Amino acid sequence: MSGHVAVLGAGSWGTAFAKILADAGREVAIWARRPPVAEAIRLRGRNPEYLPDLRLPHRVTATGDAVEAISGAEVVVLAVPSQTLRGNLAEWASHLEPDATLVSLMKGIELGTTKRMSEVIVETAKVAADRVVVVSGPNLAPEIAAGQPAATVVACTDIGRATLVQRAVTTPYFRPYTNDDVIGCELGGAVKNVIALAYGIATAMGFGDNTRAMLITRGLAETARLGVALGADPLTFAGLAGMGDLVGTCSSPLSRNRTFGEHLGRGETLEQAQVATRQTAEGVKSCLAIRDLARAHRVEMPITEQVERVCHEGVDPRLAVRALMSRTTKPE
Ligand SMILES: NC(=O)C1=CN([C@@H]2O[C@H](COP(=O)(O)OP(=O)(O)OC[C@H]3O[C@@H](n4cnc5c(N)ncnc54)[C@H](OP(=O)(O)O)[C@@H]3O)[C@@H](O)[C@H]2O)C=CC1
Ligand SMILES: O=C(CO)COP(=O)(O)O
Repeated sequence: MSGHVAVLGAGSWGTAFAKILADAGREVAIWARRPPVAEAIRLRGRNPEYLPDLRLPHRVTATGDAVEAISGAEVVVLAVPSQTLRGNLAEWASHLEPDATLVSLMKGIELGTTKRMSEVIVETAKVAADRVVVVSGPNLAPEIAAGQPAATVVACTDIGRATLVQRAVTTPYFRPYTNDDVIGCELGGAVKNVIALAYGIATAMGFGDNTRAMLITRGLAETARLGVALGADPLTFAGLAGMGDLVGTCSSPLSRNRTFGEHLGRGETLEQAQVATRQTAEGVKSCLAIRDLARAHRVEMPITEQVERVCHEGVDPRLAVRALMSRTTKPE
């Protein structure tokens, strides 16, 4: 790989991912939508708002001009919120290099269309599906920024392209595995955010490890049910992008989704929880889209249904628990 890598989005994960790429030997240009953030990265090698303790490697630069970042980039990494991706990419698409590989870091499902992020990319950038690579796994950005050992999945229908990205992000602390199950990896990443909201709600309600293990296990069951209905390989859900990310996110106080759930579990409204938390908690919006996707495919997703009711219908979490626990009993 010769050209530089563009990372579009300078939040937690875009910034930490830029460090990985640079540590793997790539030249990286980050696009930050606010000029002061781009300036702090360019001049001081720091992103004070998102990862204040991280000193970025010298191979990372930043700009407030997305076209400048994209020009000449062989690999373009997309690290913006799932619900803004379509609009963002529509502005950038015509500036992409003809064979650029598009890497999606997002873990969400688009509201209204119920599309996965790779589908949004294919539609908006008008590229073939085999040019889109999904990176998903238990990758809490602050831990990665601190250089703690972690693994991930690099998924693409073109395994050659997945291998290219795998090489571009292999470092002594970051171990990527390739996979050709794009659907499974994306669903694992999107649904775990919703289950992490449920886990946070349960935690704040004072429930212990039995309840939390139930949520993780039955959460994984409903994720896999949806995945299989959409054509995913069930084994993907036993891997890093499935169980790995679900367990990592639910058990971590660093998770924005779990933290958001804790606010709801303490009885706060959606608006109060939004004020109290700043960064992107994808599950809050994606739970609506995932519920719609499940209904369209006649897949039962009881935990997702209840998270949606708590988030968007103002249902008391205690009633949501009662609804889940009074469902008809059935074989596992
Ligand atoms: N953080 C993590 O540990 C991980 C996150 N992810 C996923 O990565 C994706 C990005 O998340 P993450 O970096 O954590 O999010 P953050 O909330 O940390 O950062 C969001 C970034 O998107 C920018 N942004 C916000 N609104 C818009 C908009 N309308 N148009 C363009 N850019 C916008 C923000 O800019 P500004 O600062 O100006 O608001 C910021 O740079 C999510 O889908 C998330 O699920 C995946 C794995 C790990
Ligand atoms: O996706 C993540 C870890 O893999 C980050 O989770 P949160 O978005 O909940 O912080």
